[in-house]
Amino acid sequence: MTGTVYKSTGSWYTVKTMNGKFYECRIKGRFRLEGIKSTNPIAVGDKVQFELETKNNTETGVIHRIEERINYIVRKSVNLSKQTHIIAANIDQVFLLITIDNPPTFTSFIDRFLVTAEAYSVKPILLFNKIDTYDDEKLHEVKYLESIYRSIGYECIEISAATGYHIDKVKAMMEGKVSMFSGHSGVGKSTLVNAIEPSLELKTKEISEQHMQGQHTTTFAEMFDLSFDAKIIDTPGIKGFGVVDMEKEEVGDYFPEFFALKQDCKFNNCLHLKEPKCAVKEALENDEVSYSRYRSYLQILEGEEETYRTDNWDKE
Ligand SMILES: Nc1nc2c(ncn2[C@@H]2O[C@H](COP(=O)(O)OP(=O)(O)OP(=O)(O)O)[C@@H](O)[C@H]2O)c(=O)[nH]1
Ligand SMILES: [Zn+2]
Repeated sequence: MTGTVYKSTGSWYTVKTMNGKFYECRIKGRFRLEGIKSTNPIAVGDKVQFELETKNNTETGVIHRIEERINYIVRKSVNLSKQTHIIAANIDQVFLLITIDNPPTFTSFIDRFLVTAEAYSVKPILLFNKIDTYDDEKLHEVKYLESIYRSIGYECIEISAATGYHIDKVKAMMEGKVSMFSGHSGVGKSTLVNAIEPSLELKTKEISEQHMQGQHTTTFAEMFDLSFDAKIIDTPGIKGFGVVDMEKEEVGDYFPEFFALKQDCKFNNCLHLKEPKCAVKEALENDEVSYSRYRSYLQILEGEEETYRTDNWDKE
């Protein structure tokens, strides 16, 4: 049998098959030792093969194979062992909720998020929420940010989770896909999910309460089917999108507009800092690259991410 992992709690995995049945599955002892170095060999979103087994009149599954992942996101455990924990796999897209105030979302945060999404190969979409609350000045700021991110190729949608404005657009983008929602605490993630699918509110509350009570020591995620052929992965306790370790040389590759220019830099290992004949710096001087994007790039390069790392930026 084949199915998708919807939930994992320690050693048991809830797997949903194509015909909509859920099975509680575990992994064969030996299987655990193989493959990826992480605290969990299988994560929510994984496609698995399993065999049924009947013990004491209950039917459970034994997983013997994981399909290759299109992508996966991880978090490093905070303890000294620094082991990797796979939060979720096979994610089609992640919506980043952005608010201009209450709370403010800074471009440095947006850009770090986008770099991480690029590094994970997960498509990011920017949602400017709480549009109903902005005056002309704030709306102008939204338009300005949209112009920056649209010019790079990122999709931007103005929404109001509270009034329902453009929720239809978000739903249309979710059809047939596995989505995640991300953003600072208070940007309106729960409100949005509730606007998309009211029946889901209770379920997500329940699991975040369980999480708060500390019944689960590791971060855990859960997948939900929506009523309109869409799936979401909820990750209570994780507000951001994890952290990827990367080499200095790699960072620029995850800024798509820099990556596109890189071939025109004199040096093929150009870090776009003080090198002569750097196409990125030239574009910056000609206003073809946004200054805020370049500033974020420098911050990431300089390792200022230390202050944002795991605890601050993906867990609040
Ligand atoms: N006016 C207005 N208020 C909103 C909107 N979206 C969310 N809010 C309000 O903003 C507050 C925070 O929203 P939540 O949905 O709890 O935010 P969250 O991102 O889930 O926050 P955490 O659970 O802390 O991560 C609530 O009081 C919501 O009612 C919006 O579009 N317009
Ligand atoms: Zn360069």
